[in-house]
Amino acid sequence: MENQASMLPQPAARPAGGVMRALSEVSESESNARGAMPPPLTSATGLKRQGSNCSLRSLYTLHVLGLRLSVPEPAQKRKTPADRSGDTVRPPPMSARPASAASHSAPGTTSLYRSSSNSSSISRSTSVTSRNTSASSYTGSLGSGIRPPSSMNIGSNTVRPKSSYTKDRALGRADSRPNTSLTNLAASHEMHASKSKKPSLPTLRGPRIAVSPALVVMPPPPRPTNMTDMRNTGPKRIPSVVIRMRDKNRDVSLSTQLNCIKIEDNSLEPDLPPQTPTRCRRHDSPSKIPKTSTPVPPVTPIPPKTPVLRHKSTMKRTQYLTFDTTIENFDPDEQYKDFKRMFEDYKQMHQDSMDKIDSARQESDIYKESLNKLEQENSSQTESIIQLKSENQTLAFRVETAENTIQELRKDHDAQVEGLRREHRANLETLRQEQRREIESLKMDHREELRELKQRYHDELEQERAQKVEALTQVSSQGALDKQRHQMDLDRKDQEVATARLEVERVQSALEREKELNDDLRVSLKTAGDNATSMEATRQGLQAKIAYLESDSKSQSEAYAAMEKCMNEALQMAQACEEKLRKEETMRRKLHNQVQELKGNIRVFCRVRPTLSAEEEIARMKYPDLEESTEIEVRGMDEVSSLGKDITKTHPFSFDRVFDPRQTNDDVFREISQLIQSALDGYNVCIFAYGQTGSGKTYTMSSEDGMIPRALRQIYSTSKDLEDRGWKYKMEGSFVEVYNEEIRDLLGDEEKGTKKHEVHHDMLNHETTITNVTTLSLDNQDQVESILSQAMSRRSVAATKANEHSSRSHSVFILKLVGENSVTGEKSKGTLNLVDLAGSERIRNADTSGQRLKETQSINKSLSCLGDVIGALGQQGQALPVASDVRSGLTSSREVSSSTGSTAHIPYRNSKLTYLLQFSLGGNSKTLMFVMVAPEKKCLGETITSLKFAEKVSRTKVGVAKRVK
Ligand SMILES: Nc1ncnc2c1ncn2[C@@H]1O[C@H](COP(=O)(O)OP(=O)(O)OP(=O)(O)O)[C@@H](O)[C@H]1O
Repeated sequence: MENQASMLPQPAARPAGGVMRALSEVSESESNARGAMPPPLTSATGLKRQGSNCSLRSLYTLHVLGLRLSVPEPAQKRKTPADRSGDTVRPPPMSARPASAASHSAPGTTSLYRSSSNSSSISRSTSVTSRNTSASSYTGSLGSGIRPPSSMNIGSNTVRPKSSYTKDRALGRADSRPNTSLTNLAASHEMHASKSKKPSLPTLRGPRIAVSPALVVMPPPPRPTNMTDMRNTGPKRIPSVVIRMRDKNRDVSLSTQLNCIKIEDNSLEPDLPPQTPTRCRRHDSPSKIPKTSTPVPPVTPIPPKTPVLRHKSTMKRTQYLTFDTTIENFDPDEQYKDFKRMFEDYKQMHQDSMDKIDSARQESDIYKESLNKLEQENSSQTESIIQLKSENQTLAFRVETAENTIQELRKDHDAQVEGLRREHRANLETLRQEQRREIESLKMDHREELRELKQRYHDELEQERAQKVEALTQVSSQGALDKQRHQMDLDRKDQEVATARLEVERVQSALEREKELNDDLRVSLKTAGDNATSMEATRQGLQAKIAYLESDSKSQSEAYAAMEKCMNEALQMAQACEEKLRKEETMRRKLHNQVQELKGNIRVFCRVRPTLSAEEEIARMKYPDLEESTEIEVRGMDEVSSLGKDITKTHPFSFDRVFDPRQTNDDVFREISQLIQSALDGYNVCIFAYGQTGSGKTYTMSSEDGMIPRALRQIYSTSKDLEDRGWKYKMEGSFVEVYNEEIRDLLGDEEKGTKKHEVHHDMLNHETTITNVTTLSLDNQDQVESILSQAMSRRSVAATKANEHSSRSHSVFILKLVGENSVTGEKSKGTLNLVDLAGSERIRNADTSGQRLKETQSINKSLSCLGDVIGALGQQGQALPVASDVRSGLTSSREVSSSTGSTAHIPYRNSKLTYLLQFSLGGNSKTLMFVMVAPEKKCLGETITSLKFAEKVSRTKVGVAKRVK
């Protein structure tokens, strides 16, 4: 009692904070709301006002209340879940044991001792609470010393986990056990309002409940009812009850605020196992004792969950006593009843526990039963395994035996196969031998049959051949007869054709004559018409004259005679002029011939072609005679004397004309055009190009604008012009090449190319003919172009076919011109020879053999012969006393030659080329030689040789009058 008395002042000393006031209000409100509570509580406020009339029991109760009020905040005293879980098995402190023992020794004692701080001794009124120190302290903190087990004690939670959770339960037991304040706030409020006699709770506007934003009331951890529960209820499974005050800033009544309190059980929900009928039942009827409501599954029983709602009991304690409660109003009987009820509860709880133990035993029995079953199964399985092992061993033995058997069988089989193979080979060999013998015999038979067949077919063939021969003889004799008859028919037809042709020709000539006659008649008619007109005019004039003469006949007849005389004189004059013109034409031709002779019958032109490649080194050449272009100086190969002096020679050459590289084919042709004219005048003209390969011979002679095309075109056009002066020309052209001393026709058919061509000379008429050579007449311009293109194509074809033998052959274009003047009766017969000689450098090319050697020899021979012929002609000319005659310009060389009867030998026959050109290289012929020069330095040796040869030819000229410088 001293202790209790010493503790009494504590609540008084405490400041009356907001929490206290709120709690008192809550208590007041709850007491007002509690309908089942006895009247003294309803007048608690009145008692508080009286203050002085306090009984000892009331004082005790106040002490208990003071103890509650002095207890610190539950949150501060609350242990961690781990601690609480540990508390369930941890023995209470030693200091608490005596108290606990005391409480046991004196059950039903109403005194409770509780220290405000961590006191060393705690007094408990029930045996259940004595088992859990922390739970009892928590109970004490809430002032539940009156009903610790039912409200806050773990034991109570464990035994009756949901006894105060649901409102139904609380309301259902309201008569024997008051409802808790928190859970039944709303109900009590309603009940309070329903009692019209009771004053209504005034609305609290001033102080609000000074609870932190969330007033958390942590209940003690649930106590496990058995070992399974203890295992399953770890620290994590401790539920927390959170009471939150909503809308704390508003001035509302306390009841309204309490309505807003939410109870959350956050910790339980996530960990709840899947909903089972057990849990549902327990939640739905929390008042039931777990022993009856918790079904145990046969194998894995689910431990019962600890009920959660304990705060109701806790809050219930707060509604009895407050600071304002007076001792007089405190009812010990009520408290006694409460304790009695508590005892009943605990009894019930004990019963429940016993039930649970029974159920646990039942579970254990079930487990044992299942264990026995499992052990039985295990033993049966072991037996079956042993049996299987023995079977396995038996099978392994059998397999081994079977393998041995297979091995033996395989050996037997191999031996059998080997024997069969040997037998098969022997059989095969026998069969082969038999087959060979059969084949041999068959072959023999076959040969015999073949021989017989051959013989038979041979006989038959002979018979048939004899028959055929006989038939053929008959047919051929018949054919000969037919042929003879046909030939006769053919001859007769030929005669008829010839007769018809003659007739046609006769008719044609008659037609032409008729045409001519017709033309003459037309001319006569026209003339007659003209004459008639003129006669008419004359007649009129004569009539006028008659009239005039009639007037003055004498003077008129004199004038007429004078006019007639004048007319006759004019006619005579015209005839004299025509005669003179013809004589002049003859004179011009003579003079032209004389001029050509004065220029020389053999002339040499030198032409230097331009360089073809810029890389080539050029030989040094000079053209000193710029006015007449007749000289060229070629600087020879570089030479240095033994003294180191430059002794390089310069070779001067003089020709009839020198063409430098800038001059074109047109310039060249202008110089030779008069020579071409000589051919029309009846002279033999020969123009040939001489020089090494690549020096420009073909370009000068046979290219598209070379000398041959130009000469042909000029001859054709000049012949046409001369037609006005009575000349009519017949022109025939042929194109041949001399290769290896053989003549080939370049205009003929390819088949004819194999024909032999021989050169024949008509010494009387100075005519040369080539046998079997193709000759094309140039009657019109088209034919001129045709012969040119044909000649060019054949030349190129020949060049391709003969493997470039064009460079190793001499090509000769021969144009024969026969003219006749129908007025004067003059005749002319000239020949133009245009020759493209083979490359001259091959003359010294000794390292050749076979075909090439033959080519080289033939080229060498022909060019050498040409030089010999020209030389002989020169000697012949020098030996003749023609200089004075030439100077007088009256005698031609032919005349001189023939007049002197020179018999000097000219070796024309030594080569095919000179023989072909015999009448073009002497007599009245005019010869022009082009010496072609390549400007490259590498060709310098050949160039100087060619120029020396050409100069020698040039010196053979007859009667050449050199210009005196
Ligand atoms: N005056 C020139 N102007 C331009 N090019 C020229 C001239 N002369 C020759 N050529 C060119 O030089 C090359 C050799 O000329 P060309 O074939 O006429 O020589 P070639 O002496 O006839 O040779 P080959 O003896 O082998 O027939 C040709 O490509 C030709 O076009």
